[in-house]
Amino acid sequence: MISVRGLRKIYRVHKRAAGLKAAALSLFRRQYTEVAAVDGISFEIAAGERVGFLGPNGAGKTTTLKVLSGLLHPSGGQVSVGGREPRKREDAFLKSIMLVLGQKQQLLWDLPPSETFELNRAIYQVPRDEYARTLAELVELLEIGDLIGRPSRQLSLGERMKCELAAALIHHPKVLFLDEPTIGLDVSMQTTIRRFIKDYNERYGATLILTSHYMDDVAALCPRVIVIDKGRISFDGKLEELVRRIRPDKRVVLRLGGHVDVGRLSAVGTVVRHGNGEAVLQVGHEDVSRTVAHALSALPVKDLTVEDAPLEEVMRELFEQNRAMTARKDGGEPLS
Ligand SMILES: Nc1ncnc2c1ncn2[C@@H]1O[C@H](COP(=O)(O)OP(=O)(O)OP(=O)(O)O)[C@@H](O)[C@H]1O
Repeated sequence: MISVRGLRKIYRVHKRAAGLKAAALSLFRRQYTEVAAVDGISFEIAAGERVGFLGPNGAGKTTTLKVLSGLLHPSGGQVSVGGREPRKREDAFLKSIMLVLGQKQQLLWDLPPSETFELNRAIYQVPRDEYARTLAELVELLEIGDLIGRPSRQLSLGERMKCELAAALIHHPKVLFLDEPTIGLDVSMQTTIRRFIKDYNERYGATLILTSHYMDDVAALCPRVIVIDKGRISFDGKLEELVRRIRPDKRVVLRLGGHVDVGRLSAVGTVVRHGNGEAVLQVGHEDVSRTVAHALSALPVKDLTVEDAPLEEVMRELFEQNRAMTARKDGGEPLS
């Protein structure tokens, strides 16, 4: 469905030294530097997959999504989405994709979302009966019946995001690029949006690429992740494989039936945190059963779970490793 080979995107940035004289000079002799936002990346995504596109700020995620949706021309490499070249922006291509940018809105500010839906119906030439069916379904799934007649500016951030998604899906795109779809939303609205996105993918087999700084989004939605750092791919594979490679240790989470001092906990495993009747121990994955048995016999355990390290920690560690590798300039192999 999506094929990217050796994609590069170079931005040409006007360089201007500080100061009035430099500003005046730059009017006559403009100097440019080049920023390689995406520096030769390749990947394939099959129809119906849900893929998380992860990386620190400035890694090149949004640039890649903009190239894939035809908003930016690549500087090099081949890109195909549904068998078409995005940069040609053919009608059939535009009707098959949608880019949702969490930080920008397509809803018309002073008009109700229903007007934007109608506009999108006309733009995408969706037949009226199909439009009515799709809209009724989206209104029900997203629970936005009471909202779509009110001016967008009166809606809360979360309510607007739900309407943004509805507007994006009026034409039933086969490929959905979601750039930070839950940014700024409270936890319960994030969950609602995630559930909806997953439902949409399962119901229609739509292909989905998502970027998010919220690791809960990624854990809930993306079995596969592509990690990009400084314009290059440093991992492409199963999320669980990434976690296993970077942080093979496990967390044993204990709910305790009485006060236990840190000395007793340390005798069982490395204490990550404790207090309020809970303790979290870090142990090597081969030591889990021994630690669990030890905890059950030595401590007043009411409940116990074994978990992976939090994804936030895994990602932080991966980016730190990449940074150290770049600093050493030892040409180390990427993880994928
Ligand atoms: N229009 C532009 N002109 C010049 N440089 C740009 C432009 N857009 C992005 N960049 C640069 O390209 C690099 C990649 O930016 P991009 O927005 O793709 O990153 P990102 O991974 O989406 O980051 P974030 O997580 O912060 O949104 C950054 O160094 C950024 O400063």
